[in-house]
Amino acid sequence: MTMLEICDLRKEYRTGRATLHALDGVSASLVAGRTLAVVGESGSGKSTLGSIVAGLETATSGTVTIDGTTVDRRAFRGPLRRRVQTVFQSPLQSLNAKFRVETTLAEPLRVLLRMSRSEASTRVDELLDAVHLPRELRHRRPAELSGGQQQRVAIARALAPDPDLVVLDEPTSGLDQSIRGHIVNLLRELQAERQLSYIFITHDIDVAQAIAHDVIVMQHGRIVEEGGREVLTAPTDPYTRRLLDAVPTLDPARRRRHLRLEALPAAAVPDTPVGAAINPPSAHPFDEETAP
Ligand SMILES: Nc1ncnc2c1ncn2[C@@H]1O[C@H](COP(=O)(O)OP(=O)(O)OP(=O)(O)O)[C@@H](O)[C@H]1O
Repeated sequence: MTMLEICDLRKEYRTGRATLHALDGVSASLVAGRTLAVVGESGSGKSTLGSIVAGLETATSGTVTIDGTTVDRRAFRGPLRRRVQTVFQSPLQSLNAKFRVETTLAEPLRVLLRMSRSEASTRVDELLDAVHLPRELRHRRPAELSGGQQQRVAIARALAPDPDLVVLDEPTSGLDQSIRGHIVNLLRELQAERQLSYIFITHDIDVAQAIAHDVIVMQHGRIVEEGGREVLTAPTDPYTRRLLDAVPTLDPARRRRHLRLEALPAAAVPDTPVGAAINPPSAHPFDEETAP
C-alpha cells in the first residue's frame, strides 16, 4: 500500500534578487515497508526533499501526504510527530552531548508515547538490543562512544517512538567504509522486523544499491530518472550515467565485500507490490551474499 505521496513539490529560496529552485516539481511515492533511495550530486535538492517530508521545512507549493494525511506544521503537532523520524549524517545532530544514552532514548518514549519512567527504562534496554549495542552503554555520553556506536544510538532514538517512516539523510557518510556496511545491514534488518518505510538520501551509489527498492535520481531540483535498483546498474539518463561513472570501479562482489554486507533471510525482504517497477526480492544484490 502506498504510504507516502509527494506531488509536484517546489521549494524556492530567495538569494538576493535571484530565486533558487531547490525543488522544481518533484513527484514520487513510497509503498509501506520499502526504501526509496534519493541520489544525486551535491546541491541537487535531496536534503530539501527529506526535510520537507520530515516536517522540518515547508514547501513553497505542492503536497506531501502520509497515509492520506497532508504533511504540514499542524500535522507534525499531532500523530505524525511520532510516525515520522529522522536520522542525519552526523549522529551528534540527534544526540545531546550532555545526555547519557538512556536519557536520549527515554525522552521520546516519555514525551511521545507517554511511558512511565520504569517502562521507558525497560524499553531503553530493548532499543539497545535492537541496534546491537551492549546495554551497559546506556550510562555513557556521546563523546564516550565511537562514530558507529553514536549512529546506532541515533537510529535507536529514531526507532523509540515506533515510527512508520524514517528519513535517513546520509546516515553512513560520516562513517568508515567498514562500519558503513554494518549500519546498512542493521537498517535492513530493522526494516524487515518492523515494516519500516525509509527515504534514504545518499550520494554513495554502493550504499544506495545495498538498501534501495526504488530509486530517484535528482539534478537541479528535478527527478531525471526513477525506477527500481536497475537505475543504478543500467541507467538510461546521461546524468545518472555520469554519476555512476564518478564511482570508483569495483566489481559488484568486491563492492559487497567492501561494505561487509550480510545476507538477510528471504522473508526479511518486503514483498514486491503488484505493478511496482522493481526487481523481485530474490534479485536483491546481497541476498546471495555471505559476510566475508
Ligand atoms: N536555507 C537555504 N537558503 C538558501 N538556499 C538553500 C537553503 N537550503 C538549501 N539551499 C540550496 O538549495 C539547493 C539544494 O540543497 P540541498 O541541501 O537540498 O541539496 P543536496 O542534494 O542535499 O546537497 P548535499 O548532498 O550537498 O547535502 C542548493 O543549491 C542549496 O544551496
